[in-house]
Amino acid sequence: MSKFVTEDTHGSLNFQLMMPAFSACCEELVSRWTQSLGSDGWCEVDVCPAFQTLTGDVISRTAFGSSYLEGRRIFELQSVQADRIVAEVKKIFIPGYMSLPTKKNRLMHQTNNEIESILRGLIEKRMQAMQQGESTKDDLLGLMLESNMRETDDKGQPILGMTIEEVIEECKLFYFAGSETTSVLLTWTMIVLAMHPEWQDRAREEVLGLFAKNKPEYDGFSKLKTVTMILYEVLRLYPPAVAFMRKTYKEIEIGSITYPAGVIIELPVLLIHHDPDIWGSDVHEFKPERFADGIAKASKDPGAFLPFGWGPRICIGQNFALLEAKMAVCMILQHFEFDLGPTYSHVPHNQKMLRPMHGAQIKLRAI
Ligand code: HEM
Repeated sequence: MSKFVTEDTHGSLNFQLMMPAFSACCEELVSRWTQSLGSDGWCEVDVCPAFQTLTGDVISRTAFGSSYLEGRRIFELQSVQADRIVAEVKKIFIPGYMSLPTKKNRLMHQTNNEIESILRGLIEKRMQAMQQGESTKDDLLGLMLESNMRETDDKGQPILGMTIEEVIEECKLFYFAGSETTSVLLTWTMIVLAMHPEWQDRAREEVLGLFAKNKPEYDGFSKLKTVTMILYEVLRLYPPAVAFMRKTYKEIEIGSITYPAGVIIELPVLLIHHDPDIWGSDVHEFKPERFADGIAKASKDPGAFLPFGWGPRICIGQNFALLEAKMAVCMILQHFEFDLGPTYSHVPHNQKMLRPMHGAQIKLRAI
C-alpha cells in the first residue's frame, strides 16, 4: 500500500501546480510530431512508444521537478525490469527460484541497484538543497521529503515520517503504476478516435470551443464533457489493467461460496466491462454517450466500471491520470487530425497490460 498517499500528505497534491509539467511534456510531443511531418503535410507514427516517453516524462517532472532528465533513466530501467518480471511470471512457479544466482536474476538485481542508486542520488541532492532553503516542495519528491524531514526535525529520527527507503520504494511504485497505464489509455484513445472520425470531430469542436488554440487551462478541464465521456468509454472497452487480485485473510463468504483464508481471487475487469447483461447488447461498440449522465448511470450496475480498481486499494493516481490524459488529448486535437495508418491491425493483447499487439500506427496531419 502506498504509504505516502495514505498518510498525512494525502490530499495535499495540488493538481494545478502540476499543470505546467503536464503541458511542457505535451508541448514536446506536439513539437516532435510537427517536425516529423512530410512535405505532403502528413506523418505516420507508432503512438505506443511516443506515449510511453510522454507519460514517463510527466511522472519524472512531477516527481522530480527540474531533475526530470535523471528520472527518465529510472523509467527506462523500470520498463525493462517489468518485461523481465512478466517473462518470469509466465514460467512454472518454483518457490525460491528468483533468489537463485542465475544470469537473469543477477541482471535483475543489478538493474534494481542502478534504479535505487539514481533515486538515492536524487534524494540526497534534494535534501541538501532543502536544508539550505534552496528547494521548493512543489513536486512529489519534495512533498515526501518534507514529510520525512518534518518528523526527523521534531523527534530527532524518522518515526512517523517516511524513511529514505520508503521514499525510494514510493518513487518506484509511482513510475511503475503511473506511466505505462496512462500511456496505454492514450494509445487506445488515439486508435478509437481514428476509427471514429465523428467523435474525433466532436471532441475537437469541444476543445477548440473552450480553449481555441491556447494552452488548455486547469479550470476548463471540468467543462470537457465529450472528452471525458470518450476517455471513460476507452477505459471501459480497453482497461489497461484487465484484472486485479485479492487474497482472503480470513474465511469469507462471497455469493454462495465460502472461501478459506489465503485464497487468491481474481476480479476480471475486462469481462465485467464486456458483459452484455450489465452494459446492454451494444456492449462491444464504442458509444461514449452511455456516460452522458455520469459513471453510475452508464450501466445497470453502478459499480461495474472498474478501470482504477475498487475499495481501499483503489488507484490513488486516477485524477492525475485523467488530467494528464485530458491535457494530451486536448493538445493533440488542437494541432492534428488523424487516421489509422495502413499497417495498423486491431489486435488487443494482454501483455503486462492490454495493448495493441502490433503497435498503433497513426497518420497525422497538422491543422
Ligand atoms: C489510466 C491510468 C491508470 C490506471 C488504469 C490505473 C489502474 C490502477 C488499478 C486497477 C489499481 C489497483 C490495483 C489493485 O487493486 O490491485 C491501481 C493502483 C495504484 N495506482 Fe493506478 N492507474 C492509473 C494511473 C496511475 C497514476 C498516474 C499513478 C501515479 C501517479 C498511479 C498510482 C497508483 C498507485 C500508487 C497504486 C497503488 C495504490 C495502493 O495500493 O495503495 N496510477 N491503479
